Amino acid sequence: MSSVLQLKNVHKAFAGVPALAGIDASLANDTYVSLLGPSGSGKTTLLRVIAGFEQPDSGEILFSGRRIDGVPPHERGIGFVFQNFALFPHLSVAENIAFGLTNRAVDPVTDAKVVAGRVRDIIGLVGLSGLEDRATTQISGGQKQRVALARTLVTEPSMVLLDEPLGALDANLRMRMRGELRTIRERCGVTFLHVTGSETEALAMGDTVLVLDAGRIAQSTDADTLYSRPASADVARFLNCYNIFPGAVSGDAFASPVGALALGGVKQTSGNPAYAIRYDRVAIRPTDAATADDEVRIEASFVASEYSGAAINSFFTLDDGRVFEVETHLSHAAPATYEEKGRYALVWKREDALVFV
Ligand SMILES: Nc1ncnc2c1ncn2[C@@H]1O[C@H](COP(=O)(O)OP(=O)(O)OP(=O)(O)O)[C@@H](O)[C@H]1O
Repeated sequence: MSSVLQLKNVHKAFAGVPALAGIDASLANDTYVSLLGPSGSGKTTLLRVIAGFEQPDSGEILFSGRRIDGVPPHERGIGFVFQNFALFPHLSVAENIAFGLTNRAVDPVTDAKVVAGRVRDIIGLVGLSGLEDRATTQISGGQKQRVALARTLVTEPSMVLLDEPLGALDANLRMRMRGELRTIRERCGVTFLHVTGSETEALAMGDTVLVLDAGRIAQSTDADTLYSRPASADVARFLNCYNIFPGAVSGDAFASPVGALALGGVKQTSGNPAYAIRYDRVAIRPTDAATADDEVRIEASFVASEYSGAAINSFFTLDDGRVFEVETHLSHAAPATYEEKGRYALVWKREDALVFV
């Protein structure tokens, strides 16, 4: 697949402190890309550098094969959707959308009939038909989000940057808008680069997920691979679905603060040794239950459980005080009840662990 955007060794520092520390990335055409990273990892800075609101200190940015480092933002053909939507309160839905087209820096459209036709098409695309004449102060958060997107899409950008686009919406609406955004993107065939601090949002939405950590791309892959094979303990920690132990490989086991954990899973070189087991790969058993040869077993005390729809998350404390989390999908079994402070065996298959060396 050809790439729409390439970043080569892009650096950007503020007052000598690096925000982007050598970004290399290639974004495919016609795809949904999530950009995930902890607070302060450089997500907004990267978006602003791509849009042209900030100049990189060094490195190259190529858009459809053309260097755009010195090109002003409005001439880049890149749309930007802001978290707070930035709509004009004194204009109607249709007028807000038309504004983008009639005031476009390159090739503005002045023929009222053409503008009306394009606005009608884009209103249909984002699902706002019937609301054309409403003031933007009289529509819901989800509808505002759609107006903001429509105002960008009407200018026919070759790529759209979205900075935490669902951040201002409540939890229910955020879930619904995930599907809507993906559908709208598929209909218009333009690459979306969507910044989010939520691992569930990034995994649910991105055909590709870029993980940013301290100004560098820590991993760039599809959601399935990221979830099952994070490239480092830091990425695994950030995904919020792995129990992680520090330590080091010693013989045929990983020496951790809770004892020797037998090896057998995937070994990955990352420069920062750790042992990781996913929350949903762990079984909770009575302490006197048998353990098979291919299993790893530790003991812990039960603290509490938390229901989250289709799953239940149970929290344990290990003997060194560390918290260990187990996720049990309720389609697998009826929810069990555990005794507070009771001792349980936590068991997983050796091959399910990830060992970073
Ligand atoms: N204009 C600026 N002046 C000085 N420092 C800045 C500026 N913009 C960003 N930074 C710094 O650069 C780093 C990256 O910031 P950035 O806003 O890109 O992170 P982020 O991943 O988007 O964070 P968040 O998720 O909290 O919005 C941070 O340490 C931040 O303090």
